[in-house]
Amino acid sequence: MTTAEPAYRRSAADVARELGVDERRGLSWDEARARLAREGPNTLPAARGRGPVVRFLLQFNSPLIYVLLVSAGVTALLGEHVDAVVILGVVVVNAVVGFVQESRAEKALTALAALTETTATAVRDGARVTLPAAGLVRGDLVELEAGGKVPADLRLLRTDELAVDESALTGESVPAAKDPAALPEAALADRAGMAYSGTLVTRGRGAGIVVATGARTELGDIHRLVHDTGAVQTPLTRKIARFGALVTVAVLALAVLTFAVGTLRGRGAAEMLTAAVALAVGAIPEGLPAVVTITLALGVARMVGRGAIVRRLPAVETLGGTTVICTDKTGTLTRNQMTVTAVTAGGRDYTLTGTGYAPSGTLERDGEPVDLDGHPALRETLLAGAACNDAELVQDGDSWQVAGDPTEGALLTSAAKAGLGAAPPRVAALPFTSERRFMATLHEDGTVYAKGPVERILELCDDAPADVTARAEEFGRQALRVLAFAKAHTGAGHLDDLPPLTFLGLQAMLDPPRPQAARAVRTCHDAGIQVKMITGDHAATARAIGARVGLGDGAAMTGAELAAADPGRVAATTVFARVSPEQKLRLVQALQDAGHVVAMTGDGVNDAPALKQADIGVAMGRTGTDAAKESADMVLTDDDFASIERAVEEGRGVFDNLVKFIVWALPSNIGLGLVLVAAILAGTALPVLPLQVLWLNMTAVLVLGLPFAVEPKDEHIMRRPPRDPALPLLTRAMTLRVLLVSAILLAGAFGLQHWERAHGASTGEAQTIVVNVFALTLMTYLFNCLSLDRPLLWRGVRRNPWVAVSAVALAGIQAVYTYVPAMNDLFDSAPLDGPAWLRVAAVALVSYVLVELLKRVQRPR
Ligand SMILES: Nc1ncnc2c1ncn2[C@@H]1O[C@H](COP(=O)(O)OP(=O)(O)OP(=O)(O)O)[C@@H](O)[C@H]1O
Repeated sequence: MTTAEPAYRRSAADVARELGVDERRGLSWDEARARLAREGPNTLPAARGRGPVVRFLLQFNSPLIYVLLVSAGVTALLGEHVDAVVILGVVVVNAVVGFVQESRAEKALTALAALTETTATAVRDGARVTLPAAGLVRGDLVELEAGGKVPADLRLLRTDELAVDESALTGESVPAAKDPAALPEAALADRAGMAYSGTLVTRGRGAGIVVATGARTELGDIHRLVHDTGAVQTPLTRKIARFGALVTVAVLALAVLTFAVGTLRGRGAAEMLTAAVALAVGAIPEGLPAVVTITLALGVARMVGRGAIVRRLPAVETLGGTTVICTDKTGTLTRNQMTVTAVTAGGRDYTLTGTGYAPSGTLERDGEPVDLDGHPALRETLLAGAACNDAELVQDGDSWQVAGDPTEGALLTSAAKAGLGAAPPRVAALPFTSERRFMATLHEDGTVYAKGPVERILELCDDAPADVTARAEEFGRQALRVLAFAKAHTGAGHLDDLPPLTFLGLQAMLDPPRPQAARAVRTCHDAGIQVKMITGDHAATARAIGARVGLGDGAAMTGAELAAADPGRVAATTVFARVSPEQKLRLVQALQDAGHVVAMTGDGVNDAPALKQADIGVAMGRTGTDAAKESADMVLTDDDFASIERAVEEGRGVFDNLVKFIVWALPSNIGLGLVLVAAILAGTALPVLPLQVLWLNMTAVLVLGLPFAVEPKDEHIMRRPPRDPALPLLTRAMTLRVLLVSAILLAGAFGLQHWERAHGASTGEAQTIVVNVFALTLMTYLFNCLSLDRPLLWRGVRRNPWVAVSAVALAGIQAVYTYVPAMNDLFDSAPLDGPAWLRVAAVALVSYVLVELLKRVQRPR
């Protein structure tokens, strides 16, 4: 803007004039396009990403690399120049691999951010359009609605009970009421006439002119101040990084100790330095942090393909531990495709044929078509449904869709099936909200139509037929959603005081369960996860739908009862009806108090607190408001309950695979450390040299570790109870297994090298045997690790053939290592004879059998 005066100090009319925009028609498309080209898109500059060079250099910023660099230096000092060069080569390869993998993970996450981008409603050339918020330009006329995100900085023109949550900007958690005094002509003293980009509309409506976009918004200012802290960190990765750092320090201390003890015992300083380097290189689990981050990020990428966008990486970990899923009914368990099938009016029952929103079908009574002329109460009931309505039916070829609320769409269809024309033009309306719980409209002829849940409409009526409630209950038991209708006359010209209403009738509509819902509920039950349905609908309807999707037919608890109920009863109930968003929050807390890990779905503005409170807040991608999505950990792209179940499954899979990898990888580190320490304490020659350890890390660990990246989920992953989040990453059972294999490696490698030496083997041969004991044992142990709790040899290989490929590849690589003369020169390896191989293979097989036996003992009965 050319003037220094902030927009709110000038009248909205002035702002509009200056930005060349018509307050009613908005900008023209041509002008908007020209401005977009000139000013750029309404987006914040991408999180100031580090350049590739910096990111590559950062790969060297890890304890392992320090150790390797020091090792290279030491080796060079000892005159082993070839070794030093090889170590440096390894460092570079390691950095390249890390760089590539990190880039992949980050790319997957950036793609996610794009998926959750917001849209805005603008007026251009006099027509309302929905467009990506990025396409807004200064001067655009933008409309705001409860639940939406303010897409740019706006000078407000009109407001209607508008309140905005500005906590994203100001930290102030109480929503700010917006009131430009309804005077677009007036300049304002404060910011009440502005709505700022990135804040959330919590109530009401409004319209305003865009005065700043992208980086020039207030949010853009803040954005510049906040440093981006390289996103991909979760409690789990932090825990692992801490664990890694601890191990590194411990290993380094051990290395120093080894060196000291060895030299004190009179062994050469050079040899002991070599031992210390081998120990440091071998015993530090260097790959771990990277594997964890990448596994999580790839898991997230996979979930997108299955209908769930995870907004926060830690959610992947929590998902696997979910013990209760609280889900909405409408749209999540059901299709949210409403069809009115029954109408009750004037004490008579009618049925409607036809499905979907197409206005083809007939109105019948006792199987006979009905003419509206003889049924005035029916006519009024259907007319009320069409008049008290904000939805629109749109025909797209043969198919009919609703623009707006499906419940209201169904009412338009039922009126159209009866051949009803339009209601008199509307002059005022009270929209349906979860607080008001009914909707009313006032029309030009003074008629007031109202609709809402039966008990709420009855509250507003003078009198009503005695059997209405019973009738509604009956519809409910048939899984139908029931709406009641009423009317009145007023001369007031507004709806500020609603006159007493006259009851008209009921319309009952069917919303069939989603095809996958029952299966997904069953899967959750098998997986030890409770499923609870939380709905605003009537208890009878809720129970009937609940029974259809497999939630049992126990009593439903209403939101009102919820407050007084003790936590035990709450935990035992599966269907909650007539629940308000505030009560949802209390439900989450009650379940958490009972020790549950709670996933909760929501779509409205008022659901945001419950979504935040839940361990996993799940927002609806299609019908959800921006407010709900912002508060959620996960967004469903298809609003389908089955996607939640699949996400939980995926979360469990990711976690499982991490545990598998860690359980598989740790013994080689511990084993190598133990073998070296044992050799020094026993005063024997070094069983492995640093370069040989590096070889193991670069080949065996890498080649055999790869299949974990494509390891499928266990088939029975959803047939076991949820993981207790309080448990450590490695349970006692897993730790025991890691220690067993470490001990086998120690005994096998150390024992065998002793035996070989005693039987005349050279140092080189003995060392080659040690390397091969590690390589082959890691190979058989890989087969053990295909399942954490059951024997899975052939089936495991069939599920993940890469395991076999890796095993064969490793055998080839070890043959090269052992027999190719150049390798013998480089690594001091030596060819082995048949019997030596048999001894090595024996260790690997014994290890396999012992681990399977341990698995069996550990398996819960
Ligand atoms: N547009 C509307 N106008 C008037 N009454 C409505 C409207 N939509 C729903 N109702 C009534 O309010 C009740 C609760 O509806 P609400 O929208 O709160 O449930 P819901 O949120 O769709 O259900 P769920 O929580 O399962 O998604 C319904 O049973 C119906 O009687």
